[in-house]
Amino acid sequence: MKEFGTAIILAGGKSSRMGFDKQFLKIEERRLIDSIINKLKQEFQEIIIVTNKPEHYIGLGHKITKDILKDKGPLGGIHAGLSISSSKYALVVACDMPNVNIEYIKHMKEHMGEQGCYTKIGELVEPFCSFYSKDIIKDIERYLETGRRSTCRLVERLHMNYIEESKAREFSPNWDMFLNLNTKEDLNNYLEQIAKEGCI
Ligand SMILES: Nc1nc2c(ncn2[C@@H]2O[C@H](COP(=O)(O)OP(=O)(O)OP(=O)(O)O)[C@@H](O)[C@H]2O)c(=O)[nH]1
Repeated sequence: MKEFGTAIILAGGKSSRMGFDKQFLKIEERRLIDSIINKLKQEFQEIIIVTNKPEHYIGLGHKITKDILKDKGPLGGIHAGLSISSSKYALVVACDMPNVNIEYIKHMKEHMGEQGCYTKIGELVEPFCSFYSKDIIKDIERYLETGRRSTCRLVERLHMNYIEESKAREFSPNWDMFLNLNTKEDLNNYLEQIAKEGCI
C-alpha cells in the first residue's frame, strides 16, 4: 500500500447556498473540479471522486464512487473515498476549493499524525485539504451511528496532527488556499480577484 498516493475530491453535496450544483461550477469556461484534478495529479497517483452524479466523470481515468452511507454530508463522502483508497493516507478536498496549494500539501505530508493531518484556523479545525488515514473508516461509521455528522468534531477526537494557520499562510500569502465557494457572493468575489490578479 502506498503511503500518500491518493487524493479524494468530495462532490456530493446539496449546494443549497450556491443554488446550483457546485460540482459543475465553471471558472473561465472550465469546470473547477477539472482544474483541481489537474493540480492534484502533480502530486497524487490516484484520484477518487466521490459524487452523486458519477456519469459526469466517466472516461477521465479516475476512480469514481458514490456514498456508501447516504445523506451523511462530507463525512459520508470521506468514508466512501477512504473505503476504495489504495493508500494509507488520503488527502481530502472539496470540489469548490479553487486555491488548493500543492507546496503546502507536500509540507503536510511531512507532518503526518497517526491518523492524519489538518490545519487549525484560529481554534477551528479545517476539515478540507486535510489528510485522513484509511484506518478511521470504522471511527466514521461508529460516529455516524450516534447521529452526529460534524467532520470537525470527529477530527478533534482522532489522533491527527495539526499545523497552525500562520504556518499554512506562509505558503500562499495572497490567496486563501482554504477558500471554498459556498455562495454566489463567494463566487463573485473570487471572480473579481482573478480578474485583478490572474488565476493561480
Ligand atoms: N460525497 C459527498 N460529498 C458531500 C456531501 N455533502 C457535502 N459534500 C461535499 O463536501 C464539500 C463541502 O460541502 P458543503 O459546501 O459544506 O455542503 P453542500 O451540501 O455541498 O452545500 P450547502 O447545501 O450549501 O451546505 C463539498 O465538496 C460537497 O460537495 C455528501 O453527502 N456526500
